[in-house]
Amino acid sequence: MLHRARHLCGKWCRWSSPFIHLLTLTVVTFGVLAPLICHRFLHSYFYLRHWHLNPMSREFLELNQQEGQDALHYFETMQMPNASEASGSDTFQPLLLITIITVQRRNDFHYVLQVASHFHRLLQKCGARCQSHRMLLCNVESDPSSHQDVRLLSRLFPMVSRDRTGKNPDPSLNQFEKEKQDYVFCLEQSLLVYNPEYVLLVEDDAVPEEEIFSVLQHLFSARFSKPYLRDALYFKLYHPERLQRYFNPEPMRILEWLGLGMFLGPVLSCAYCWAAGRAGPSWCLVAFFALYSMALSELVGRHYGLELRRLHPALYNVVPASECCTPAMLFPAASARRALGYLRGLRCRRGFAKDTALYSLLRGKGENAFVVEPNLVRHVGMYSSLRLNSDPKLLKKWDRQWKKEKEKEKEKEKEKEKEKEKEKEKEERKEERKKGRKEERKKGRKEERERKKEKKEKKEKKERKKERKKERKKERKKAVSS
Ligand SMILES: CC(=O)N[C@H]1[C@@H](OP(=O)(O)OP(=O)(O)OC[C@H]2O[C@@H](n3ccc(=O)[nH]c3=O)[C@H](O)[C@@H]2O)O[C@H](CO)[C@H](O)[C@@H]1O
Repeated sequence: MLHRARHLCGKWCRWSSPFIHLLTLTVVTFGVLAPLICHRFLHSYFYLRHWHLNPMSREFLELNQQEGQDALHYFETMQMPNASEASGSDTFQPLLLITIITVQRRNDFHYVLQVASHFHRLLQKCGARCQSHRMLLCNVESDPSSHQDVRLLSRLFPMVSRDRTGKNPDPSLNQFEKEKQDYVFCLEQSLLVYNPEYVLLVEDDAVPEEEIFSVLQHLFSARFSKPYLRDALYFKLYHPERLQRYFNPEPMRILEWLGLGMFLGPVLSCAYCWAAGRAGPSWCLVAFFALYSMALSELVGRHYGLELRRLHPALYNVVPASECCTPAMLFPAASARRALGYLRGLRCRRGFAKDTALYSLLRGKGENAFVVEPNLVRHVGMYSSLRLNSDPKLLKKWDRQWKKEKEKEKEKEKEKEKEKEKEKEKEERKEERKKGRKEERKKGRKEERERKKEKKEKKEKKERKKERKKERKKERKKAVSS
């Protein structure tokens, strides 16, 4: 036995043994190379949060502030035609209407100017291919004239604002219902004013990527006509990087992960056999390299692998949408009308903002929606207009934390519903008791009335008896006297 163990150990621990090779490869990859290369990758498990998060967040804010200033300069130095000239004589139906929904935010970042300047520049670069695209500003600030950036942009772009159409929101609305109503307003106005084939509704902190129009063109001409995409309710052009991991399980992602392992497993094991001068790979070797590549892609970050798809529009993924966030949403006109109807019937609140509301329609109404990967816009708005955050960071929450919070919110909602049901039951019981008491009182009154009636009847009977007696007496007296 001892001899056999020593023999096995000798065989496995030789420098030339595959076991030692694979062990060394695993230790060097996951213990040395990947941590060294990826410690500054924001969306990697190897990211050193405690070292880098604060300085990187500060750097991002400074850079973004500068980009805001550049955007201001871009529009200030531009020869501005007036908005109607810029939009041309718009009697024709645009293929794509880009609507930017905006409120007044921190002045120093000029978020909406950043978004508008990028779209404007990219449209010009795209030239004749984007002739049938239009831009619209949707100002949902409660006091539209106080939105300074929009005042500057309105000289170049057509604009609608909530207040001017006489549909100013009710000030007692909760913030998330107001946000939804603003969204509904902008989508509705986009359809009314331009009647486009597609509406791209972007938030005022979603800066487009350079290739957005070439990818959209490819999607319009080659992909959206596919039967399974034709009736989609919406296409998301952005999903937060922190939620793009394989461990945020989505059926398509799991398939993609397995596919990656099944492709890289055989390829890497063949490469290993070739390098080590060995005969063809065994199943064990293929399985090892499949797991190795799957683990590496998850730990380095799926987000970085997705970036490779930017090489060509045809490589972009269009997969079923997942829940969070609406910085850039593409609606085909017919779907936009359906979404408007659905959204009007929902009421938003904390924990059920418009993104969750839209996602809830998929199951509730049997609709489909998709997300395009990688992202076609960048989210730059570190200061939210909806949630207070005085010290924003590039990574707000870990995945698990985000999920936990969502679960907590859902549990709270359930508890609230249970409490509501209990209260309803209590109320019902109270009502029943009240009704019972009322009926008892009614019955009591009836009995009282009957008792009184009986008493009265008895009294009357007695009196009648007395009278009869008196009469008989009188008659007897009469008889005696006669
Ligand atoms: C990057 C990201 O995850 N962003 C999401 C997050 O937004 P944020 O919390 O990042 O809020 P934000 O300031 O980016 O606002 C989102 C959008 O709502 C608009 N706005 C704001 C105030 C208002 O009264 N009316 C109004 O329409 C605003 O112009 C912007 O276009 O949560 C929202 C839902 O609550 C959406 O899902 C956003 O996509």
